[in-house]
Amino acid sequence: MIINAQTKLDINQGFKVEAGPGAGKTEFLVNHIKHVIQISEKLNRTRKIACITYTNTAVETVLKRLGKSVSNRVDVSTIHSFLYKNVVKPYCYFLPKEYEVNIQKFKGHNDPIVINAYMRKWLENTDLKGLKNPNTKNQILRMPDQSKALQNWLLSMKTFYESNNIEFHCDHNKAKTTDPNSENITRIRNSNLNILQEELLNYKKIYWKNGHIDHEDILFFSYILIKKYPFILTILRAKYPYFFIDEFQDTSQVQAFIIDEIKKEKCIVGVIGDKAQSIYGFQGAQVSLFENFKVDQLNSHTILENHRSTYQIVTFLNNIRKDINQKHCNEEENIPVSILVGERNKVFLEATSICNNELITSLSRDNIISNAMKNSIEGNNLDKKLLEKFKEIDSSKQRKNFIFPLIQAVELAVNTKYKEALKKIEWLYRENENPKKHALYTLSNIINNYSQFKQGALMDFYNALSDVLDVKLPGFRKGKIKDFYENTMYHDLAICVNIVDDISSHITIHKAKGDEFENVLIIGNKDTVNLLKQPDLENNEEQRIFYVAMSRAEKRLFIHFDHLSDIDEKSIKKLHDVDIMRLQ
Ligand SMILES: Nc1ncnc2c1ncn2[C@@H]1O[C@H](COP(=O)(O)OP(=O)(O)OP(=O)(O)O)[C@@H](O)[C@H]1O
Repeated sequence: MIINAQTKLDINQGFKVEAGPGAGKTEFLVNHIKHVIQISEKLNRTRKIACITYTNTAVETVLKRLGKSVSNRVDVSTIHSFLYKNVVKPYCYFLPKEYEVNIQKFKGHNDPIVINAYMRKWLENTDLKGLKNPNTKNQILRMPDQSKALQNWLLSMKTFYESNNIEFHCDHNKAKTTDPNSENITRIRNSNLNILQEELLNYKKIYWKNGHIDHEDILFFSYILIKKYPFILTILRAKYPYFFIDEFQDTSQVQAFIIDEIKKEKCIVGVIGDKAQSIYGFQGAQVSLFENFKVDQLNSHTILENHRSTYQIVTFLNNIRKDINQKHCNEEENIPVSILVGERNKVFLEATSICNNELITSLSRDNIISNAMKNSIEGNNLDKKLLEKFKEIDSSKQRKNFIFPLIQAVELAVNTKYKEALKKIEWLYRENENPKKHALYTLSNIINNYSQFKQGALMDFYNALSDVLDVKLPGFRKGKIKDFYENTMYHDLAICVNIVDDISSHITIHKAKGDEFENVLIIGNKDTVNLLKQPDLENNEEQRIFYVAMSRAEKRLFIHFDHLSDIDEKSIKKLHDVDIMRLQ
């Protein structure tokens, strides 16, 4: 059935809602929860709705949208926090003795870590005669590169569930390290890793004995406890008559097993997801689990709307995707999607200029690129020099001390960071009687005049300030300071301020999941080119990652390539109506 975020579903039925990006899945979830709270007779002070989201940020978003008045009727949490609170913590006394868990030291769960001393202890105390050159036990213990490669492998550890059996597995591709000086790569052989894999439970026990529990351990222990003590499920169902799970496409096998068990009796389970946005394969997520989640035909729904992006972005996304054809709902001005080819810094500055100095969020495939992006933009000499020149040229300390924070405040405010913006101005008025009131008055007046100075010179900004500030800033005589104010564009200085203040954000695509940004610059690679030429979202996770990235854009979408061959350009143009610009 085709629905939208406002559709009121039968609260006594489980459901599966599938929808593309920006469809309002979170909106639907929040509305459905409110609807259940309003009319359900199954809820009371102790019986609540369980709402499972994928990240802590998503937890906050849902809680915020639900509002304070109803949030005490719902437990919104990640699957790990939910299982910790409801399964592992209350029943840890039932964990089999063989796991050697030190329950007295049990204090929550953390990100996985590798403690070198524990790793060495494990190697030393385990019979690993089968390990062969070049990775014998002694070699790993003695050679720092081998130890590092093993640490990287251990850090990739995940629970692995198959045919009613749960184990820990590590990713063999991660068992390597690169020497930063020589670029030499040290790896541990797969045959040796297979031997080490057999001993992982003993490795884990060292951590458990010392009270170190990570997120994967929570899944492992939950599985063990639920399997051995099914009464835990009965208690869970009694406590949570409704169970709603967002982003179900990124569910792992163990999570799906637990949800399936809960669903078997008297519990209403609803799942929401988008298989084209499944991007956590490396963490064990399997898109097939969403596809195989069975509900009656009548309870299977699709949302076809896209409330986030402009017509042109939605059309662009529709050309990539075969299973759902989204309808755009955002009536904002339409701006073509642009492909910018050239050196990254230049592309970023060009995109910033096209956006009239609005915030651009760059999205990169991995941390190395997003950090490089950050460093190269922040380290861009031209920009920094302009800022330094401003500080050096303006000999009036008072004027300088006002102009710079006020540009910061304006840029923060236009990027909707009002609280931070007000803080900057409050500092300027710290000696006054009511700094907050002064700051609010000043900021709202400057923003009212934004259109007058945003395309003008720094002098226009100065003039706009003179009308609204509670203090009188020094004026100008003829000379280099006045020339600088007249010949420097507000917009150029504001870019530097943004960059120095890190308002501009450069993040990885995985970090951006579930979020949205007005202007997006994708740092593309060959997978991005392939996605644009021959989309295959169903079978290619790398392509899905870039699809997620592109679908974060509300107003403007830019895609950057270092190079783009003429043949690729032709193929892309065949499928998409995009502007392609090559920067010299
Ligand atoms: N019915 C609606 N009317 C107007 N705006 C809406 C509606 N539903 C959602 N929105 C807005 O559209 C944007 C996208 O909504 P939401 O984040 O819920 O989508 P989503 O399906 O969870 O997206 P994604 O899967 O891409 O993260 C948000 O800014 C939200 O406020």
